[in-house]
This record gives sequence, structure tokens and C-alpha cells, in this order.
Amino acid sequence: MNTYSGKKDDIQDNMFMNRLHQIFDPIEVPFIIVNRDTEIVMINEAFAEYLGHPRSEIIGRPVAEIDPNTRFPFVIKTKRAEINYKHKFSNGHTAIVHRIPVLDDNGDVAYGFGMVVFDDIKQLKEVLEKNKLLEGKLSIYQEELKHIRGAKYNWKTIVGNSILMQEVKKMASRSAKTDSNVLIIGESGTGKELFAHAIHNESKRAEGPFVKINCAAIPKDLLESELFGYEEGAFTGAKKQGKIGKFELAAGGTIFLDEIGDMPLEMQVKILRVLQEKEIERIGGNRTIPVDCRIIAATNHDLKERIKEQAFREDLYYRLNVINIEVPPLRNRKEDIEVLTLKLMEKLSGSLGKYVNNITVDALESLKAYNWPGNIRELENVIERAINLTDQETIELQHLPMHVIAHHKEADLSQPVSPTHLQSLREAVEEIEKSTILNCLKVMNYNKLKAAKVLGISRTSLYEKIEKYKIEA
Ligand SMILES: Nc1ncnc2c1ncn2[C@@H]1O[C@H](COP(=O)(O)OP(=O)(O)OP(=O)(O)O)[C@@H](O)[C@H]1O
Repeated sequence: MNTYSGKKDDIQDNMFMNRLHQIFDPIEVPFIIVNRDTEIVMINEAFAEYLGHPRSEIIGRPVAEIDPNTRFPFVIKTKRAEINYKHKFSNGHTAIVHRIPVLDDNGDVAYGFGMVVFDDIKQLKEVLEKNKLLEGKLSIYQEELKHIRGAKYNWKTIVGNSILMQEVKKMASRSAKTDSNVLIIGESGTGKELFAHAIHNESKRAEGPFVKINCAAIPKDLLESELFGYEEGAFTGAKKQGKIGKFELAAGGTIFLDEIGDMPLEMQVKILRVLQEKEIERIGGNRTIPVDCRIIAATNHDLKERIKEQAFREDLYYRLNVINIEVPPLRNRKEDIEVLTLKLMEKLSGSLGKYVNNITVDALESLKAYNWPGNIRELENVIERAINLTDQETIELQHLPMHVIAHHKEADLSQPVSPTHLQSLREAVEEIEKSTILNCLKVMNYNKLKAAKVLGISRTSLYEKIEKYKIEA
């Protein structure tokens, strides 16, 4: 081992430099330390070898004697570090180096520290290439993550080019540029959730998570812990390690509060507090956690009516309703029915594994004539049923439910039902009854109370019919 024996050769310095050699020698990266007179006080084996000199011959000598191109005198004079500088050594090697002045307590330069980061430019190029490759991969994974995290839809996947839809899309797209709260209103099945996805996807939070919570589907007692999470042992039955709530999960992204109109009043107070304070507290916790997510809420209720009924807080309504987007019902944009039908046929053919890509003019006319109380979700169900019924690649009138055909007056006269579909009146009535109940249940998200109301029958009667037709509800 070589030891330092420069001009200011006090024993402590010597021991210190020996120690540095012990540290830097096993490392293959070239390191060097010079004193303020730019004499080499430490150089590890890797650097000595790189310069092509035995270490014993260069320790203590001015670095410029070994490498006349050195910039250490400049770095020591200016006290300015040079990071990632390209340097051509006098032995012909070109490398990327760092040169860093090390200051003492008085702010004067005590040493100059140098290292070779890449020992030739080719190596640097390779690293850059690798980096480019990794960046490419990273963006693929980011895309995948975005997909997994939930926000799947954008303006293109929201089908419909009627004037009404163009207006709503324009408004929603404008809202995506801000971070304000958005309230999306519209009947059930109109596509409110799709709009929430698309707004998130176009916002500056697009790379963040999109977290949805259905305020109507989660039992009242669980809603608070779902939204805010809880600390370890917060209540009996709580998970041991605690639980992170949706607001925290949505950090950096968007939280979508679906069916906000059905949120219990006690929870509305808590949500209002979050909107005002921009912080939450986990159940059983004693610290506040800042909320960093955009809020989009949706409802199919007339919230002003709910306020009158004292079922919804007026202050919360105004907090949420900063930007209001109203998704029109399908019956007000019948121009969209054809393109929606074709798109849904394509989508459902894929998921049902049955290729159906045509629809007769009559069948399409029927769809256009119908009023669609369940909107696009109902249209989707009707198309799915038709794809299941047809033996060919075409949906015909006979594949549509009776209540849809009934709206197309000429259709039932001009289009005879095919002999294979002839049936008794009782069978026909039962088929209509069954499909009407099934449709209604689907449209009402299997809420039997609501479905019974819409069907105009009692809940008991609905249960009997579900039993009779063996409907899985
Ligand atoms: N414009 C559209 N283009 C294509 N598919 C649509 C469109 N609008 C809605 N859908 C489809 O219709 C179904 C219902 O849409 P969505 O769940 O967004 O409605 P919603 O208004 O949020 O309903 P709810 O109020 O019951 O929650 C979904 O399967 C969705 O993919």
C-alpha cells in the first residue's frame, strides 16, 4: 500500500489518506483526490491503471504532470464543480468525469475530488440507449397501469355525435382542463360513468388513479370506512392492519362518487367537511390526512327535489355543482341510436363470442321508435338478447322484445314472425312478461323495490314472478 507523503505530511493526513485508499481500492470506478495545490494525495488502483502509471510513481506529484489536460487547477480556483464533463486524457482516453471542489470550514478549497463516471463515450451511449429502452417500457407499463387503475373511456369511446352529445362532450372536455368539482346528472344508463372516466383521462391527473365508489350500493354502516379508511383495531371486526380509504387511494387522481343522491345524510355532512377542509381522518385515527384528488359526483336524482324533500344537503349540492354536466336521455338523441346499436353489436359480439354485424331496416326502425326508459344500458340488454336469439349474422325484428317492437306500429304488420318463432298466446305473453321483468331488473341494477314500482306491481308479486320464471336476480 502506498502512503501519502506530500508537503503537509502530518501523521493524521497520512492515516486519513491510507484509510481512503483502503476504501476506494476495491471499487472498480476510478477515483482521485488532489490537494489545494493540485498534487495527487489519493488515487485508487483503478484510476492509476486507467492512466497507465504505477501508483507509487504518481502519488504526491502535481496532477498536471500526469495529465496535462487536467482541469483541476481551474475547479480549485473557481470552487465550481464540473459534473458529467467530457474529458480527453493525455493518454488518448475520452471519458465522462466529475470534478468536485471540497471546501473546509472557512469555505476554502481543501481538496479536489474526481471520478470517472463512464470510461469511454461508447459506454455512455450504451447506457443512454438502455435508458431510452427503459423509458419506452415505462410508458407501456404506465399505460397498462392506467388501464388497470380504471379510467378506460375517452371521448372516442363515448359513442354519439348528435348535436346534444357534441355539446355535452365539449362541456365535459372543458371541465377536464380544470380541477373543480364536477356534478354529472342524467337518467340511469345514460353513460354518466363514461363521462367521469373521460374527464379524468383528459385531465392533468390522468396518470393518477381513478377510484369509483357507488354510494348507493354500499351499506350505510360501511360507507364511512370505505371512504375514509380506519386505523388498526378501530372497531370490532376491523382488519388488524387497518384499511386505507377511497379518498386516500385516489391521491393524485380522481374519486368518482357515483349515485351521490342516495348518500345517507350523516355521510353527506362528512363529505361536505372533506370538500371544505380538503383533509380526512381515518376512523379511530387521531391525525388528519390531506386530500389530493379531484371530485366527480354523479346522480340520476333531481337533487333540487331531494333538497326540497330534505334528503340532500343544499350546501353539499352547491359545493359539488361547480361544473354541471347533464347527459341527455337516449330518447332525446335518437340520431345516436344507429351508431350506438352498431357499436354495441361489435362490442357484444366480442364478449359473447358470436359474430353478429347486421341489423335489418325494420329492426333498426323499431329501436329508433322506442322510448328507452333505461337508456343505453337497456339498449345494450336488448342487443345482447337479440344476438343470443339470432341464428345468423343479422338482427331481425323477431329478435327484439315485444315491448320494443310494439312501438313500431307498421313493423308488426309488415314483418311476419318466422315459423320457427310461432308460439301460443300464453307463451308469447309469458315471454314478454319474463323479458320485461328481466330488463327492468337489469336497468334498475336489480333493485327489486324500484323495479316493482316501475313495473307497476307489488314487491310480492315481483318475487312470485322471479320465482316462476327462474330469473336469477
Ligand atoms: N355513449 C355511449 N357509448 C357507448 N356505450 C355507452 C354510452 N353510454 C353508455 N354506454 C354503456 O351503457 C352502460 C351504462 O352506462 P353508465 O354505467 O355509464 O351509465 P350511468 O348513467 O352511469 O348509469 P347509472 O346512473 O345507473 O349508474 C354501460 O355499459 C356503458 O358502457
